[in-house]
Amino acid sequence: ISATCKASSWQPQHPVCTGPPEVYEVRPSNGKGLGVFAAYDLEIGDIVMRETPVIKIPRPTVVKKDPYPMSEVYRLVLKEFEALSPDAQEAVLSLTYHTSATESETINELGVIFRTNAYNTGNNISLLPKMARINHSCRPNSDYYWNEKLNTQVVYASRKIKKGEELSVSYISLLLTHQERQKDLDRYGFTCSCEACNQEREVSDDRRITIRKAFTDFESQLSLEPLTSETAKRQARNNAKASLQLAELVQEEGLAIYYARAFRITAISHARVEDWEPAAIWASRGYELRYMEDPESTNAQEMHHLTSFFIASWENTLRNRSST
Ligand SMILES: C[S@@+](CC[C@H](N)C(=O)[O-])C[C@H]1O[C@@H](n2cnc3c(N)ncnc32)[C@H](O)[C@@H]1O
Repeated sequence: ISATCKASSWQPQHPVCTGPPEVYEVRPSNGKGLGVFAAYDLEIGDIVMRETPVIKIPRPTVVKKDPYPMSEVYRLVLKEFEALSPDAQEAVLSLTYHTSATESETINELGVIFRTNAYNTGNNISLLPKMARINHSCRPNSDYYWNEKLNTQVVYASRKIKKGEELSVSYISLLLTHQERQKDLDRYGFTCSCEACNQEREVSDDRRITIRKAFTDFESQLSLEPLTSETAKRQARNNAKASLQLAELVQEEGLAIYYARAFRITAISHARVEDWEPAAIWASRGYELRYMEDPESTNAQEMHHLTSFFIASWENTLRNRSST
């Protein structure tokens, strides 16, 4: 306890330990309402916040013609809201919301608060009032995952973040052009002016389209079954080269949340041509990221398995080489 309290607000007159300080602070962000800012320099993988939902409802089943049955969502949200303490209700009602021009003035405030701020969490949709203050960027420096066992959303730094820098996540899929992203963001009621939307828009669009296509194209080319024909081997060698370009491209575009996915492709593409050294190095880089994201995820476990396998194959090759 004393170690924790030394680092926090230990007050000898009032011996109440408030726990370690938060690594972020909430304050106004230019043109975006409130935002969340780093209170310290953060390294990749550092946890920014862990939060348990105050309201959690089952994700609505997709019904033909009414893909998002909002009336049912509102009903469930209201039921949960009524069961909250007055403080928790106040925290929910203080959140920002956006209504579209076509929505009537009688719009249910709680419903639109939920729509503007909620996140998918496994099979549910949840309201997390602390996380709800994080603004969007199309080149975010943070990401998050849902821990079902702990009923907790975990937000972590996906890039290095300097003290004072605003923390950002993405509200939408990022492998879209500027125009496509803006269409998806319209329901939040803002025009995105993040660095990806403001600078080198065409270059960024081209990169994102190429990355999206590469992710799809590689999907069917990641089997580790032995290659039998010369054509298949030639194709695999070309793929290994192309996978290096993919890894470079996601990094050039600064899409940290896709690095691990690209590194996995690069690793497997090299393993397919038995080029074990790069296969092991890329797999290990992917594993490191997946582990930082969520050490217990199936992605992390798969990357652990691949990394061990590729390192063992690399060692084997070196052993065979030295014995001949
Ligand atoms: C989930 S809330 C984020 C926190 C919010 N800024 C607040 O004050 O509570 C989403 C809303 O924040 C604003 N917002 C988020 N990202 C933004 C951005 N990149 N540019 C401008 N406004 C943004 C929009 O009003 C959006 O509807």
